[in-house]
Amino acid sequence: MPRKTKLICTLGPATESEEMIGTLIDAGTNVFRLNMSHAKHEWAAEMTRRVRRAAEQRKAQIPVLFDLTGPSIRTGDLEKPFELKLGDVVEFRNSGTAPAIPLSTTVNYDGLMADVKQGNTLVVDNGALLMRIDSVMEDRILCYVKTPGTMGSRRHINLPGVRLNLPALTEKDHKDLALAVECKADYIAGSFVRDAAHVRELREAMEAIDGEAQIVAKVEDQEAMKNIDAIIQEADVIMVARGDLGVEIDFEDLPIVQRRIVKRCHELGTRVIVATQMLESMISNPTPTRAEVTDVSNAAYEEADCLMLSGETSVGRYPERCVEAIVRIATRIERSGGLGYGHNVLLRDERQKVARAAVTLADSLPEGRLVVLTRRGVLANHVAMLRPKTAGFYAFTPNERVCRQLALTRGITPFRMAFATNIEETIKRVGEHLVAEGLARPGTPIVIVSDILSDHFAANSILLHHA
Ligand SMILES: Nc1ncnc2c1ncn2[C@@H]1O[C@H](COP(=O)(O)OP(=O)(O)O)[C@@H](O)[C@H]1O
Ligand SMILES: C=C(OP(=O)(O)O)C(=O)O
Repeated sequence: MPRKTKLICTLGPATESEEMIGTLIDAGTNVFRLNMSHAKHEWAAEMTRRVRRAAEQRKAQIPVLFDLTGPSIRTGDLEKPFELKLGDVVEFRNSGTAPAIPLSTTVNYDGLMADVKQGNTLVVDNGALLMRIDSVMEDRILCYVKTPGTMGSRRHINLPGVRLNLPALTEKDHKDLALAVECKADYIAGSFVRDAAHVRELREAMEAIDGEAQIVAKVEDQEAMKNIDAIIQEADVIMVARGDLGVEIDFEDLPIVQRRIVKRCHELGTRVIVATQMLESMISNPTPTRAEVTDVSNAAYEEADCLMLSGETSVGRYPERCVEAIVRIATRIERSGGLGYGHNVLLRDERQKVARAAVTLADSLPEGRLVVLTRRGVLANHVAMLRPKTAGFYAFTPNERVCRQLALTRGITPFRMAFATNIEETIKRVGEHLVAEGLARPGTPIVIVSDILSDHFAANSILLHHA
């Protein structure tokens, strides 16, 4: 049975060659992510070209996800990292301000000083360093180092519980968005999404410049959790961005919050990615820790659509081994079954009810295959959310971008195919294609679900055909 849980790999200096991108695709990567907090424009454009070429050579459907920085703050560019000791004082200053002490860095948000108060906790690098804000001035703050450690360039800064008055989309985000659209990004992720309006703003800004990407909303703080239902309903995909989320909420709440989000995504029919620190130790080690194996296995057991690697593949020593590890762990847990939230999907319209009936039929047929004919991918995603158990689940679409986008969805193997003007011909092509690909034998039962069978015939339908 092919692996159902999909995998996103972040590209970075360790994986930028076209050869390495090809290697990661061969190992099982389904989606590549470019983190615009680090990526320069020319580099991101070049990476997109490399991914497209490597995918084309392999006839693989590989979407590219541009991840925008959003209203998040980071340390500036340091000449070399600071080695901080307990009790050191670090200065965070505005971009135009000169350093007053040696341990000083800029932050990418000049409004920070107005948003924080003395006594607030400041967390750097996803929890690697804890500081207390001791003094707040107009153009700088001074922080007392509570835990020793190294502080590098462009590290995350979190202020748990503090609302930053940054706009949903910063000037930088607008520039990065324009690049993403120019590169025909398949997915665009908004960081620190706080409410549904934020998702809408991103989508509208993208559509205003003719972008056709789908929108990923990264849930990373308490405010997003308050508005979680509305965000899930507005976004195409949710990302449980555990790096920031694990700092912004109490860490013991993280597994509960992750499961709540995954469950709610199922109920409301939105795809979900579980991200960050899945195999963190493999940045420098060739094998995962037991805790990491268990964590990856848990996310696959929860039947998330996609897992995501960040530093593991962008800067790590063992990117290929990381992909292999995810593939092994996910495939293994899938053999023993999943959490079954597919049963919780709320069937809100007739189309979704037809999808349920098709999944029930396909699951009941030994050796049955499930096929969705889809133009925009909407029906395919509905069907996938019901978590079919068939040995094969395929989406056929005439649309190139939709075909790539569907590669992120759990369980789906997408194929690009023109629909014929008559239904019999389309069905025949589907059967022949699956047989030619070795995915079905002559006679294999194929359940085909569609809301459009040809250019001239729209109807919700379930067909049982034999290859
Ligand atoms: N395009 C890039 N260029 C340089 N370094 C990168 C790039 N992408 C990612 N990295 C590095 O990989 C680390 C982990 O990746 P990621 O989780 O995407 O970043 P972050 O945690 O900083 O948001 C980053 O902190 C950064 O050091
Ligand atoms: C994916 C995340 O966001 P970022 O890229 O900002 O690390 C995260 O916080 O888990």
